[in-house]
Amino acid sequence: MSEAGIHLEFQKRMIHQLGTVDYEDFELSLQKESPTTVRLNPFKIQSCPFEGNPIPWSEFGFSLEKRPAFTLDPLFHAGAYYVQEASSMFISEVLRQLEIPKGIFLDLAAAPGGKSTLLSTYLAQEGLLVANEVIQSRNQILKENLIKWGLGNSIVTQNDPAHFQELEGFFDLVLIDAPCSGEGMFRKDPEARKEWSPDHVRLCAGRQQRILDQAGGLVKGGGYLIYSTCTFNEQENEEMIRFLTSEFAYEPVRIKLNPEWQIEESEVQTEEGTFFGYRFYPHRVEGEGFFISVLKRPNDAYILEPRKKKDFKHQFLKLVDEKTCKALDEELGFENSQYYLLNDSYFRFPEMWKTHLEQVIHGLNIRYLGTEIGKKQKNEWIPSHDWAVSILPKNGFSTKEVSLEEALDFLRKNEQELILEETGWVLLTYQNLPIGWVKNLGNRINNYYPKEWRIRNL
Ligand SMILES: C[S@@+](CC[C@H](N)C(=O)[O-])C[C@H]1O[C@@H](n2cnc3c(N)ncnc32)[C@H](O)[C@@H]1O
Repeated sequence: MSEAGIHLEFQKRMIHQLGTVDYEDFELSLQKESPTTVRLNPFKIQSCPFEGNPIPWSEFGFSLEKRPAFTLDPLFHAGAYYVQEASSMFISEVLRQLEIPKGIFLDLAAAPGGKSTLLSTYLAQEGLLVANEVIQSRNQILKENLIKWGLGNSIVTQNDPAHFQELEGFFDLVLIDAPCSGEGMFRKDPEARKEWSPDHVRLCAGRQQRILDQAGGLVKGGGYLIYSTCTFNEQENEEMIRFLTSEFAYEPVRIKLNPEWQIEESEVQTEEGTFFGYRFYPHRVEGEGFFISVLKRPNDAYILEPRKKKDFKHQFLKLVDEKTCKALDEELGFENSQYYLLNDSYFRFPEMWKTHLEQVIHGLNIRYLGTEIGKKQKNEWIPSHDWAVSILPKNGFSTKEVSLEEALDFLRKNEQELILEETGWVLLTYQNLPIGWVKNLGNRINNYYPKEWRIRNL
């Protein structure tokens, strides 16, 4: 280990990759503080609430002058922005440059959801995202982040990549942001420095190869695969592109770079031709270490069209009939919805993706879909928190704009001292963005912020 806690073998490999002079800058950059960057949710806010500068490759990304206490900002809890390191936001540039058609996207290793919220924004009301995370605790966080983002265009699944085999040729885009040795996170995460060893790199490469083997065929003819890691070594990057192209038919995709961005292009020689990878080094860009490569499935590759099923069958989910869906849309002020019932609670899902959902649902473990609206008892809705923070209308409910202190009391689930004019359900807003429900019973106010999400000890 070096004095900075860096494995000497890693140092040797990086000097080989960067050259001695550049390596010194690289190691120095690890002693500096990580930049704080956020990506806005354009469906919730239009301008950055903090002092900062735009990220050149991301329309909604900003680098902040100082790090705010995000936990104490109600806009953070309202899903107005996502704290994401800047290199990862390059996916926005890839989508923009290639004009990737909006359709059904899969984010195979999605938690905590940085790239899923980015894809969900891009797809907006024209696409569907399947966000998958195999580890249960991380799946919860992914779900929470997508609910707060609030666009209602996602399905959250919890599956091993092997479980997707029946969906070969189904997706317009598959993002594989693979678990890796995390060399690019050495600055942010000192644990990654300690864990690094040549064996760990080998182990990660083996796992990546298995994932690619299982997921390489999921992209439909004409669709795209994006492979990314937060590590620098060739074994987990270029070697994986070589493996992928030896197993599946893919064509190279080259992304135009502005030289000022200081992103490094690498050519990946494979038996199928030259492919491209892009490296982000922390001493050159205002972000963490990152690698990304984009590949295109030939137009004549297999396409799996979803088949309309006669009957909808699922262990827990119940399909709501067409007439009731129409009536609910009318009542709620929504449009083109398909509703599903789970434990008597209604979930709103975009009707145009119904057949795709039915295709996806088989064999996969669905953890969430669309937007949970809530339960209807007699004629009264018990609205869910998910609906509150979603971008769907909340017609007919009264709203109350609250101060910072009042918003924080609400988010901490403290006793609420609000003065409310109306009884019943009231939607609290902070800077005009919904943060959740209270119910005014006249003699007291009940706080419906989800217990598990409340701000603790701050
Ligand atoms: C780099 S992280 C994903 C970060 C995420 N895409 C984001 O932008 O917020 C990789 C994810 O892969 C998951 N993972 C671990 N082993 C896996 C496996 N064998 N197959 C698929 N995913 C796995 C991890 O739990 C982790 O959440």
